[in-house]
Amino acid sequence: MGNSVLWIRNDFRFHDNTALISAINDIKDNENLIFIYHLDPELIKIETTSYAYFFSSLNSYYESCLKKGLDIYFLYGEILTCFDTLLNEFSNIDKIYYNIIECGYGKSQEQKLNRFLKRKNVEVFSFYDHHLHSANKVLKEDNSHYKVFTHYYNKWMGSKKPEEQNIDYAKLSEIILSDFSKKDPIGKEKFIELRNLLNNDFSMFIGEENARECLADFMNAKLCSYNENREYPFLDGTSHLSHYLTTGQLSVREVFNAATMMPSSLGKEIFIKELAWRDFYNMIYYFHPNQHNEEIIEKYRCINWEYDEGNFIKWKSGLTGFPIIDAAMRQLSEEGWMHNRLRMITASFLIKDLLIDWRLGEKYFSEMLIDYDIASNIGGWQWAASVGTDAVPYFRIFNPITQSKKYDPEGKFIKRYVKELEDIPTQYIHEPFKFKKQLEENYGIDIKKLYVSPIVDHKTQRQKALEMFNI
Ligand SMILES: Cc1cc2nc3c(=O)[nH]c(=O)nc-3n(C[C@H](O)[C@H](O)[C@H](O)COP(=O)(O)OP(=O)(O)OC[C@H]3O[C@@H](n4cnc5c(N)ncnc54)[C@H](O)[C@@H]3O)c2cc1C
Repeated sequence: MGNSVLWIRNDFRFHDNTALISAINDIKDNENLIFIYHLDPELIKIETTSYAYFFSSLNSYYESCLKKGLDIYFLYGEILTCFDTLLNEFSNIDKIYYNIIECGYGKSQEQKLNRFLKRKNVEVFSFYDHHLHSANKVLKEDNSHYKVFTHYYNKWMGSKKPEEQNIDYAKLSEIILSDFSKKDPIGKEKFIELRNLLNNDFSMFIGEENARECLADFMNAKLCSYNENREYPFLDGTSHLSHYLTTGQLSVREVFNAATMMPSSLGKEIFIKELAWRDFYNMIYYFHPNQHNEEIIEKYRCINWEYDEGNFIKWKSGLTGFPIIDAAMRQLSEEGWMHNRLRMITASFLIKDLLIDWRLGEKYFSEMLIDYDIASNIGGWQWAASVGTDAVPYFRIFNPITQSKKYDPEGKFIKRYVKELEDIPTQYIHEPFKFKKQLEENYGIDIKKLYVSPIVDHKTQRQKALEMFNI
């Protein structure tokens, strides 16, 4: 009689979890399934918002397991040492199930582990689960990968999507092995230690139930107007599903199916296209594994970036003197989330106004975003820097004032996060320093006492950026 292991990764859910459901279906009478989670010291950064959210999602999953009478066996340390210990602790393990991470560190750990398990005669069952289409699935006729999103999207739309699968809870509770009382407690101790260090409260945005509620709310109340509202940060027009998707608290197939079942609308069409962007960036990262430190477009690999530490700190703290940038950066530090339009504007500002290397911005977002996903984040940053794939139009420099007027015309979003500008009349909200005389004479407001002056002049910096990129 053998035991099987389910290696939990970024897939903190029961419903439509491909590896879990396959393990349950395969298991024979008298066999057990052991849930394990590997706490990797390389990845633990509890002080960052992104990891704190990820860890809280793990903790929430652990608690929902306990409610179902299931326990998780935690491993802590270098991956092969951990799995070696696991195989010694439970001598009859002969199968392991997990969902694949296609890129980056997750992929390299997986490859290392697979070689080790082969030597130990443990059979590996791994599954594509995290995306609607895995990186190798949507390719050109000659099997090369797409570089332009529109062409990728057309093929993606025409490709059959995988089915959503239900879990057999009755069978799960029969086969799960939960008595770890006599086993090495080091992993569990580490898990509890980390849990005690958590000081963020994400309880409203965590767990399969909240995720499903958020999905239903979006489908019923926002999908049909998504095309109109999604660009405006002052409206609550987008799904807020990204953090559930990156941590696997919600299956992307469930999201896709929920959307396809809704009546036809432009909102539905555009929303589904956004899910294709998620797959697209995963595919791009897969084919460009050095993308985290190397520009896809070769001629931009030697740019002479400027670095002004003071300006970088002001950008991070929301103290640039550009109200829309400051509001967005404060939203990020307060909530760990930022609207997509604002991610584009703040990224462009860091790169093309402050002339700071996009990698520094990418790193900052990676620490701050609760929905941090390496492929989408690098994809977004390289797009904003015009150094990645699909840079259309070819070289874009956002004007923060024009963007502010267009996407937050009445300054509602700005006033929500930049409290010191609450009383500034709408017509001056986008660039209050330009109107300091009018503010003083007509309203008795001394803007210099209220708010910081702009740290750069956009027109001058725009010219410098063009020169820096040799355009
Ligand atoms: C500089 C920059 C950095 C970004 N970093 C991340 C990141 O780390 N993690 C992340 O999930 N998204 C990232 N994005 C993409 C996008 O901003 C977020 O997915 C979106 O804002 C999440 O909010 P939502 O769930 O309400 O999105 P919605 O508008 O409701 O979109 C639905 C889903 O589609 C996917 N999606 C939407 N837009 C994109 C996109 N441009 N690229 C990839 N997937 C997309 C997300 O999974 C999202 O949940 C980044 C974009 C930029 C410009």
